[in-house]
Amino acid sequence: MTRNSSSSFSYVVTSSNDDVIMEIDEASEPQGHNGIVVSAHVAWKDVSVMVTLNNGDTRNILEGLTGYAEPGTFTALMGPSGSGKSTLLDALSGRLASNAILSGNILLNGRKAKLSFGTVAFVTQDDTLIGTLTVRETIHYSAQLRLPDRMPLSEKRTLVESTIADMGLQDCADTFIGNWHLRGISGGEKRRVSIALEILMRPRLLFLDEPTSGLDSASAFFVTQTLRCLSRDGRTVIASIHQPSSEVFELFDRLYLLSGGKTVYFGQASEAHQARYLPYSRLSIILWIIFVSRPYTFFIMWKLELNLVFGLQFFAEAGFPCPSFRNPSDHFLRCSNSDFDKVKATLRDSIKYNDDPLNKMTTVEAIRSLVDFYRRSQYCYLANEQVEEMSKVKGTVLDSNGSQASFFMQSYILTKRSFVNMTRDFGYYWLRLVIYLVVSVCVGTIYFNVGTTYNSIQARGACAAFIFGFMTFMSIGGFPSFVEDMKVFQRERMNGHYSIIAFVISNTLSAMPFLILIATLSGTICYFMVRFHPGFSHYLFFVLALYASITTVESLMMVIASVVPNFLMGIVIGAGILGISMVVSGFFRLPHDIPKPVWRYPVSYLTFDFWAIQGQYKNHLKGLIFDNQSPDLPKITGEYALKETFQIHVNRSKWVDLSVIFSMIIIYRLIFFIMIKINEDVTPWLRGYIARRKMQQNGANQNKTMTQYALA
Ligand SMILES: Nc1ncnc2c1ncn2[C@@H]1O[C@H](COP(=O)(O)OP(=O)(O)OP(=O)(O)O)[C@@H](O)[C@H]1O
Repeated sequence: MTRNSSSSFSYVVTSSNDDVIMEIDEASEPQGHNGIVVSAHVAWKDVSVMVTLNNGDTRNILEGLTGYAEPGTFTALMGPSGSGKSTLLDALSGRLASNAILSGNILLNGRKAKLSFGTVAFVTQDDTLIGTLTVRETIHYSAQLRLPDRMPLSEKRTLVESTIADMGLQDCADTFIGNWHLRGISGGEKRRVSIALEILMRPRLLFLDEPTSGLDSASAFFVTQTLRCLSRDGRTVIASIHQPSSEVFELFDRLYLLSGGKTVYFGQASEAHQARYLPYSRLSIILWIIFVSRPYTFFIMWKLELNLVFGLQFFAEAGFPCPSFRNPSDHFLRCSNSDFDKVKATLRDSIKYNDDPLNKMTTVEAIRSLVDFYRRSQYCYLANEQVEEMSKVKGTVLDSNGSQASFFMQSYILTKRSFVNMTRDFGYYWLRLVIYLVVSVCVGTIYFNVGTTYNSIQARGACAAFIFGFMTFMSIGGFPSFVEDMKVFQRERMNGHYSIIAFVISNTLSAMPFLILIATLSGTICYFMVRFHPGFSHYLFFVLALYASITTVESLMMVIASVVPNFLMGIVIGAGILGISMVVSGFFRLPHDIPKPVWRYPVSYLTFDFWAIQGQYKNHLKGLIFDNQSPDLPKITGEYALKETFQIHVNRSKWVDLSVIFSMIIIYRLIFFIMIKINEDVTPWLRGYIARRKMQQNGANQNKTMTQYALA
């Protein structure tokens, strides 16, 4: 790319042999953060995707696709369900599943692209947003998470407001996104918020997976129109769209039509059908005039694929003209969706055999004919030519679309956002606090003023076991909210919004005030109603141990959420682990009676309940004197009861027991971090390796069978 010396406002893009490929007006070319003019020219050549299925078989999802997308254009990927639209988007944006193997070339500004976290903006099909934040807050937090720290707050605010205006969200800017107990914005507005979050950093390349799914036709039109406007700003926008209305279809610049992973059509969207409105004779006269008077203009038109030159439109040319009064997108999908054969079979009596050729052949035949026709057509030839040209132009390497904020800023903003969410979401902690208080009052009244009678020794043990076993168990109730948090985390992480450590720290810090509140209030009620042991240090120990135990359960549930992000399975697994932890805690079976292999060593020592109960018994009994079974018998010391009744290790300080629980919190948080890292880095690599091995094995087996067959 060279700067044109005659004009400071234009670039001349040249190929390696110095042919002029295109001129770019600088005013329309976007500026990157570093001031360098950047734009995204994406080209893909012979892209195929093969997946390994669970049974070891392989399947081709995409076969030899070639196409391109340029700045300032809006490319729509269309095709029937299962045709490979999402897979193509994933392949282009570097998000393919780990069992998928990509072959072919993907070029970004003429260079082989290795797109990973945060390089491109990707709007997924689901709107994973935090329901308790308003639209403005959602965008504002995202801006603070990603924009550089040195950027003044006023500028960040201006950017947020302009993004809100770009997406037409002004009217609902202060409305909550909405969740199960908060009435929120509409589905169309949610889609626009999701898009707003990705265009906030002004990405040059924007991928959207079905941005209009689930929207009514008016909302779909407005969302698509917004995308078209965004592209007009010099961005490259590629979106998969399911079944657009004719109004929405008119907004596409280029159409990539897929069926069964193969290209049915790629070219100007209008060309797929529009020329039918233009009489051939009149068009050819116009073109002859252009050709004779301005051969250069004619050549440019041809280069720019204005195929009106030939007055032919693809589907008509291929023998499947779009009938009058049929929505073009309906027609394309009708031609490329083999499921219509089943529809036809069902409706065979009512189908009128009119001129529509689709009624005279199966859709499978139509698809085959269209795919073959496209391969031999000038559209395919021009697409290949253009991709070839684009691969020769080595443009600017695209800036990462990820966060430019410092680690401390990310941690601070995430903590603040998470705290606001926890405060506003009644189901996150408030509901649990109410239940904890109610249960604490119940425990307090049942064990009220437990005293120092002989029977109180057992009662104290049972009460502590209940509080630290069953009450802490209630913390698994926070799992659903945490699963929702994880969904937001995964979306933001895939787009490179912040680091994993920032997320883990923020989650720990934001939850802390609520857990302290729950532990202090319910601990105080229980402690003073039951009257466990006089003395502030005993009370403090009890509350600290309760806090540590609840936090451990939370941390354990976080680990489970990182492995099993399914709400129901997570709760069941969490309940199972806590159940086992309770039964080996030393209350239901005394420590020395627990079977030594496995259950005592190591399982009981790995559970927090064991350490919590050891500490609590010491806290509630040590230093007290208890009545014996009859007044004649000598009094029982707390130490004696601990050793003989509960088989407790009295020489170890209760503070050591407490510190083991605190260290478990740290260990679980570390495991949580490692699990996310493994999910991100190791699992895809491992699954990819297994997929490749299976593929190689399949190939070897096939070769062996073929050789045996040949020898026979
Ligand atoms: N990782 C994968 N493993 C196995 N099969 C896959 C994988 N990814 C996609 N597929 C299969 O490939 C086909 C194409 O899927 P894809 O999601 O790309 O289609 P689509 O055109 O986006 O469909 P829809 O419009 O319904 O979202 C489907 O049959 C899907 O089941």
